[in-house]
Amino acid sequence: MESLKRKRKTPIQPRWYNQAYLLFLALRQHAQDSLPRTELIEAAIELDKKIGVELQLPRVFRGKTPKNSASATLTNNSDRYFVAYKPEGSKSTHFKLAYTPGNVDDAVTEYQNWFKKLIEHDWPFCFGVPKSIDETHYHTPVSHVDELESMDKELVDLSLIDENSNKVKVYIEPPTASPPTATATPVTPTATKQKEPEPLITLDQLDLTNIPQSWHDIVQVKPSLIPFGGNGLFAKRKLPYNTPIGFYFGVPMTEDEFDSLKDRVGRSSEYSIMYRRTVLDATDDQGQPITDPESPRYCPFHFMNETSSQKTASVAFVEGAVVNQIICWTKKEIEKDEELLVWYGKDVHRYWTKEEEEAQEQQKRKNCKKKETKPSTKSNNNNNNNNNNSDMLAKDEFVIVDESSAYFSSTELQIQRDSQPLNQITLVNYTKEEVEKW
Ligand SMILES: C[S@@+](CC[C@H](N)C(=O)[O-])C[C@H]1O[C@@H](n2cnc3c(N)ncnc32)[C@H](O)[C@@H]1O
Repeated sequence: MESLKRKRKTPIQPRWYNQAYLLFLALRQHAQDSLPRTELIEAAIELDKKIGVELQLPRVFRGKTPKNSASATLTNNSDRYFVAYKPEGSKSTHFKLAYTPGNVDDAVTEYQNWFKKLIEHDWPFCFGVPKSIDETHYHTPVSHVDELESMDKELVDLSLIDENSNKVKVYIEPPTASPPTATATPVTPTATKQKEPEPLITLDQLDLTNIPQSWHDIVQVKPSLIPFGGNGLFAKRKLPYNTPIGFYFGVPMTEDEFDSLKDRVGRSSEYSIMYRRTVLDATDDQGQPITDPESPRYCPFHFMNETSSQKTASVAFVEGAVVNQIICWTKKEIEKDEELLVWYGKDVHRYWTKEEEEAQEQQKRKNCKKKETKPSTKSNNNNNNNNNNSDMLAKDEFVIVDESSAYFSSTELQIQRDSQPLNQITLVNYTKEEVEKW
């Protein structure tokens, strides 16, 4: 009885009822979707009072200085909901929404712009092959260079692109054995560790004849090699390690909107991904994946299946510095025709592992019937092998926390780049160490 009473006293706070979201709602309700700081704060506090009374919830802006906490939430902007700016002639900072929720056209336009920039600006550096390997000890990754294929791939690092100078920073650590050519000057271990100096390779030093011009040149969707895995994504050519190969497209929605409009509609939860607290919805009105390659919403990366552990993934979902941008980034060199596999994150409902277990069980039962004469130890061994696999997929590692975790989350992979300017893809220069941690 006692505990029941206590439970009643504490109303359940909906997930969306938080400071950032109230500021978001206040801004959204405003005709221009833009307000000066003080007006926005006041509007959010008013909204909080109204909702608090209607739903009988404790206020989110509480304490002695609710305005200060609202202001701090705005400045912090950890969900990337807002863009601060000063309109011409105004002295006060205004805020507008970083995106319009549910706006398909805007989302498609952004996605196409990102891809255009990725292809035109980044891919020449990522897929270009150095014209000569003798002039310098600096090379693009071994994966790019046939002549170097015998070298130890682990020794090579690529630190991607210097946006300002339009040059790619690449270096190779000294081989443990003798250097590959007499003219080569290996970087000393100390210099390599400090990554100084990092000579730059310019575009004119790269052979650019075989740079992919669209995602069609690098990946294709076809039946997965994973049993019961539906379709999967495969490399059409060798993909270098540490390379941004595309983006996971989705129409941004607030969690609240997704919950009310799309969650449990078709397969929307299976294809949607999180950018901070925004859901990127990757399905049509019926919650089905977009399978027509001609559709502007088609995204081949929606068809990447999951590997059995984070370690074995060949691709990582990486949070871009641009709002709602999830970058698909290679974690290893991927061979032509290899299936690209990603790790969806921790809080995912992996219903398919159950299906797979059941199918395996059925198969085992069938096998047992067929092989009744075989000694039982043999079939036990088989069981163990199978279980090892499904254990990795199904048990402790994956906890279904609540319904909200039905879509997969990039938060595991979040690498904050708040100090970087917005609106560039190439600003995210991940190091080899960072990539390996994903
Ligand atoms: C983002 S989709 C991937 C593309 C999907 N295979 C398709 O054919 O459209 C996620 C869904 O793929 C399937 N899937 C992903 N990884 C899997 C795996 N390792 N084994 C079985 N099914 C998998 C599950 O049905 C999951 O809900």
